[in-house]
Amino acid sequence: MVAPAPATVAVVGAGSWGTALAALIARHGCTTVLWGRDATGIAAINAHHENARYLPGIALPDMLTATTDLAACVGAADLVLVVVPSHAFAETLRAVAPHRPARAGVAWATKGFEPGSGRFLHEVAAEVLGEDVPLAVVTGPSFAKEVALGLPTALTVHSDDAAFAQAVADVLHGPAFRAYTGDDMLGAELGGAMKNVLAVATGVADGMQLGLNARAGLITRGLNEMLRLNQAIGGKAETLMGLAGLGDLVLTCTGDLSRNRRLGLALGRGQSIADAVREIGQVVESVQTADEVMRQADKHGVELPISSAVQQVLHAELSPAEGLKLLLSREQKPEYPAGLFG
Ligand SMILES: NC(=O)C1=CN([C@@H]2O[C@H](COP(=O)(O)OP(=O)(O)OC[C@H]3O[C@@H](n4cnc5c(N)ncnc54)[C@H](O)[C@@H]3O)[C@@H](O)[C@H]2O)C=CC1
Ligand SMILES: O=C(CO)COP(=O)(O)O
Repeated sequence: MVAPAPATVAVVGAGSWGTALAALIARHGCTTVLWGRDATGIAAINAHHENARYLPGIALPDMLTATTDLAACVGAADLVLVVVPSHAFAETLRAVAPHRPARAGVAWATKGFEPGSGRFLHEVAAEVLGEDVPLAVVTGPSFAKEVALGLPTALTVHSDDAAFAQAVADVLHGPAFRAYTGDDMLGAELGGAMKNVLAVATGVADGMQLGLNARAGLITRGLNEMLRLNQAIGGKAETLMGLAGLGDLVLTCTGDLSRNRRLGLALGRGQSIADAVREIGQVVESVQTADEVMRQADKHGVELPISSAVQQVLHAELSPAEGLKLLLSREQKPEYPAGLFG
């Protein structure tokens, strides 16, 4: 039997996560082209098979090529995977749209909402690309560095189109990488966005040396916040109990590779937000996502005390110590509101 020809995949966004995913897909035998806007960085990837700015010291597969030519990259693709920060998501999709072949569905591994409007990214994608284009969200506990190093990882691909979710999962799945599928883009996107905000909270607590009990309490009550908002927006609870929610929450709240956790650690130690973000030097989605999570919460009338405290700390309206005091002084209540698991 003749094996099916590997798909040609365009990975749009050459930061740490785009580069790691492109390397993974290329190692699986797909023709993979990585697009980035920085000509010097792209030329260096082609010359040295390394992304020295974002994944220093990690060898990229020889088969992986990089380009600054978006039209050529997207125009040859069977599948487009967008991996830019949320603030660049809409403009990037608008640039991709005219070059996308009719056969190519669009997936993204961006985590967050459209800044300013709070729209879910699948809503943005449907508006920019049209309702008929297959769309999918790639999310779950996955630090770029570990994926680039080939360490075992599991994530999940959610789409309204089961065949497209499977096609995306197929290019990601491999010997050290498990790609699951699901049909809940709302829940999957909410989990990936909220965990970044909650990672700031546990980072702050750890930065203030509040102990392991505090960290576990924040993770668990943070999961509760995710579940409550998810229920209000119509996502599935099981999505949040899986890789897109609990899995990514645990990783990001406990792993020092997380930039959102590192922001919290720095704030908890008394550093300013501007200094911390500058030192991290990569995208820290929570800075914008906290506002958008609270916009969703207000819209749906859901109280999210931890996310709200993070938002206020990120706007320097509360110090970390004041944020903690606020959380600890809240009234007693049942752990689960009636009907949460319906
Ligand atoms: N790094 C990680 O471990 C993971 C990251 N993600 C998500 O992936 C998304 C991208 O993050 P990273 O690659 O980690 O960020 P990064 O900070 O490593 O790289 C960002 C990349 O986006 C590019 N970029 C920024 N603004 C742009 C614009 N307007 N147009 C085109 N390109 C632009 C930058 O040049 C850079 O190449 C984020 O939403 C992040 O939450 C998700 C899972 C894991
Ligand atoms: O999303 C991630 C891991 O799943 C990466 O987290 P950070 O953006 O906090 O580094």
